[in-house]
Amino acid sequence: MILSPLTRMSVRTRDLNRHVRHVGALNSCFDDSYKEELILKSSSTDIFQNLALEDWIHDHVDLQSRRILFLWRNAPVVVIGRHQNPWQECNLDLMRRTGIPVARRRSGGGTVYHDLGNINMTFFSSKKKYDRMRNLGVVTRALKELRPNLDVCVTDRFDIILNRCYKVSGTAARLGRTTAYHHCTLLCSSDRSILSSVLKSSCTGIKSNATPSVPSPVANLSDHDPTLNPESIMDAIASGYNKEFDLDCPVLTVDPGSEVLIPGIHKMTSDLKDWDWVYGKTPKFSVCTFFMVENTNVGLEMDIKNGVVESCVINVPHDWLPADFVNEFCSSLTGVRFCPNEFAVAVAAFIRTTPSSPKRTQNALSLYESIVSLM
Ligand SMILES: Nc1ncnc2c1ncn2[C@@H]1O[C@H](COP(=O)(O)OC(=O)CCCC[C@@H]2CCSS2)[C@@H](O)[C@H]1O
Repeated sequence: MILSPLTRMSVRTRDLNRHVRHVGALNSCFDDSYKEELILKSSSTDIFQNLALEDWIHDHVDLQSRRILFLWRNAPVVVIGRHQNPWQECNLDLMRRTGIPVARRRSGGGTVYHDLGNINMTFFSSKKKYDRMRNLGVVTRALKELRPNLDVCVTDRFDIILNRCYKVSGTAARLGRTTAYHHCTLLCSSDRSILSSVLKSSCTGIKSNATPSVPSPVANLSDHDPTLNPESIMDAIASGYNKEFDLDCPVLTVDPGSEVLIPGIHKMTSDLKDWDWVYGKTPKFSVCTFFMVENTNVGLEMDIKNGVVESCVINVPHDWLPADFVNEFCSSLTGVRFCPNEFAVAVAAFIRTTPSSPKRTQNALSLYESIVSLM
């Protein structure tokens, strides 16, 4: 198509105006007066900041007559659902050793692993317009546009599967009174061996009513085509979103660490990092297990409420540790958070204050080490 100089100029002016409008939008996109649809991409790979921005948009932005798509990725992290038990869902011991944190999101559902090879998408809308199938259709069509031979489809539990059996996307949602968000993952090039090793619990004998995850065989989209990468997939999803909802939004980069742009975000971020949220929100559970300590059979029964030991019973042969000593040991653990650091402090205090022989002290320490390996 050949454009006249006048038309070329007006196209340029239009683009410039659009650009200015969108730079303005970035500064004011969360103002009450700004009512347009948005596609946002996070500049942060911090799970807590990104989850906080989701919550902030959900709580503060009027979504009655506008949609927002938020695209984000995270450094390695395990993300559990609102009503889950981290001790039951992941290998916390391995995660501590490798520096992989656990985060609890506000939506329900199961546990997933994120790293930079995994894309997350959050589709915000009014509750009336909330439509997971439509959103996932945007994702599968965008992928097929990129690679027409890709065999991806959506299951009745809103997973996206590759080649009819490998999960590449999991979905969860948060429904408010009038607004909602649907968010999902997309595995492009994640580390699958880390994914499977961190999603194996190191704690045996947990009894709880917490939501269990539904494990599936997983794949990366890059298994189909190694040239597929998260950046090009995010671009394709943004275009597909514009097409589906008849929009013309550019992708705006947003910094969820900016208190100026997003007042109150720092507090929301630190609330999500708080032990009382990540671990303390775990539905009440018990640990009922047997293990060997230095050729001695040990039985352990603990009730844990809000992440804190509510009761503790340990059964060991009396010639290995006398009953009153074990009872004292159990009392010292009651009221303590079910985590290695707090157990260490409690057991150190117990040993300091309880008269005992070196052998008993040694056995109490071995007991402590075995219990901590369950956490
Ligand atoms: N990143 C990722 N993507 C897809 N599937 C995964 C992933 N990590 C693990 N899994 C597999 O899903 C099951 C759990 O499936 P399940 O169906 O139990 O849970 C989910 O899918 C939850 C999805 C949450 C999406 C949110 C979006 C933004 S923050 S997290 C797990 O045991 C693995 O087999």
